[in-house]
Amino acid sequence: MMSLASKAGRAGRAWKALQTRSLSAATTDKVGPTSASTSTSTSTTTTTTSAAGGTKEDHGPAHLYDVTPRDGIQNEKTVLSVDQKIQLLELIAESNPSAIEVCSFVREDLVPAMAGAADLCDALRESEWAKAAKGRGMRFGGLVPNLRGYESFRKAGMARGADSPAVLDFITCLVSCTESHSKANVRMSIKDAMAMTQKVAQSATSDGFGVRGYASLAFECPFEGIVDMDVVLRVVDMYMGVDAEVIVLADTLGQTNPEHVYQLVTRAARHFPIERLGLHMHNANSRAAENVMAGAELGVRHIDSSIGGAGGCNFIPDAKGNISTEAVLAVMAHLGIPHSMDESAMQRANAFLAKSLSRELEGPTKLDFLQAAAN
Ligand SMILES: CC(C)(COP(=O)([O-])OP(=O)([O-])OC[C@H]1O[C@@H](n2cnc3c(N)ncnc32)[C@H](O)[C@@H]1OP(=O)([O-])[O-])[C@@H](O)C(=O)NCCC(=O)NCCSC(=O)C[C@@](C)(O)CC(=O)[O-]
Repeated sequence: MMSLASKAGRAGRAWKALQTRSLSAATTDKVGPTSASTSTSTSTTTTTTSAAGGTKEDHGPAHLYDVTPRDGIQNEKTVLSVDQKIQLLELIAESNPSAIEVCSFVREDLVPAMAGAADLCDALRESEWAKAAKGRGMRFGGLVPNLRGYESFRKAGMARGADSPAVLDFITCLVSCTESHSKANVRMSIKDAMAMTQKVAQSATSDGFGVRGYASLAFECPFEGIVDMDVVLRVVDMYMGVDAEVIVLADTLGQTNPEHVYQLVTRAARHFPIERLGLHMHNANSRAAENVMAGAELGVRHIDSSIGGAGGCNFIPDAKGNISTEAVLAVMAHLGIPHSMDESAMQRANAFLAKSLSRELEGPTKLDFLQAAAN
């Protein structure tokens, strides 16, 4: 059994790798709207005066996690070909998020848009742009709900010798925080899903992959209403026990509000370092940007989004899209939080996806609540 000290060491190393990536992104990549803020730094602390006004502790740059190729398109009627997915991935990589969720290893009959994950990973392995992106520190992940999915992930993503390093870097795991959604989504009770996730995460860690853990339905459930925070915190604790590098609180339904975000993040941060907490917001009630702002003001820096706000869980009735990357960047600009994104490349990805799906997506966003806050 792994000792607590070695567990802490492993988690610390994973966190350090993420920090190194973000620091190099902030200094060498195209850095976002730093002009919106002025910083003073000492060896131990940094304070920032943001466009929002006031001085706050600096929790560092944002780590934007692009979920477009997975959550963004998993529930679309139009199924993209492997070739279209590779083109989309290339454009997203040009936009320079910290990491991209490339695909999922789930039942193709249940989520047909995610079929062909192995072929997609093979194509990614051969792509020069992907090698270059990984050389810059970008990381690729895939969603894995069970051990069968993990076997497929491993085969598709692992290193195949010195000339063919691992194409996938980490798994994303999910545990729903309500029984009804857990059964609808992964056909397991919460208890069984937690036990399965522990096994999957332990296998991934011992094979050298990172683990990003999701507490899905962490706020409100379409079947059960407001979610019990104690259940969410038990899921957070489970992820801590398996050395997850980031634990993400997900508003899968997209109906939460900043007060709830404030309360849950504050409680979760007593269990797990806030620098390693993430938010995954859907936008059914048009408050996702406010919710991200509430989390970012507390210090959350791992933020999921999709290009143009595409997306939605297949097992939520009438699911609505993710917060758009465009809206996240507007919030980051408002708060003076630097990021690595190239906005013109993001617009190219948006145009490509809209054309591929034959529908309009959100563009660069003027957020009314930010306008109001600025006045
Ligand atoms: C979880 C399972 C796989 C359980 O599926 P199951 O049917 O309960 O699995 P099973 O162990 O009973 O096996 C039944 C059959 O499925 C096969 N099987 C078993 N596992 C797999 C696998 N991984 N990939 C491919 N095939 C699989 C297995 O081999 C067997 O095949 P047979 O022997 O009958 O031919 C299934 O319910 C499933 O695929 N669900 C879809 C989950 C999903 O993709 N949900 C949407 C994404 S989650 C989300 O959007 C939320 C998130 C993360 O974005 C954050 C948020 O907003 O909250």
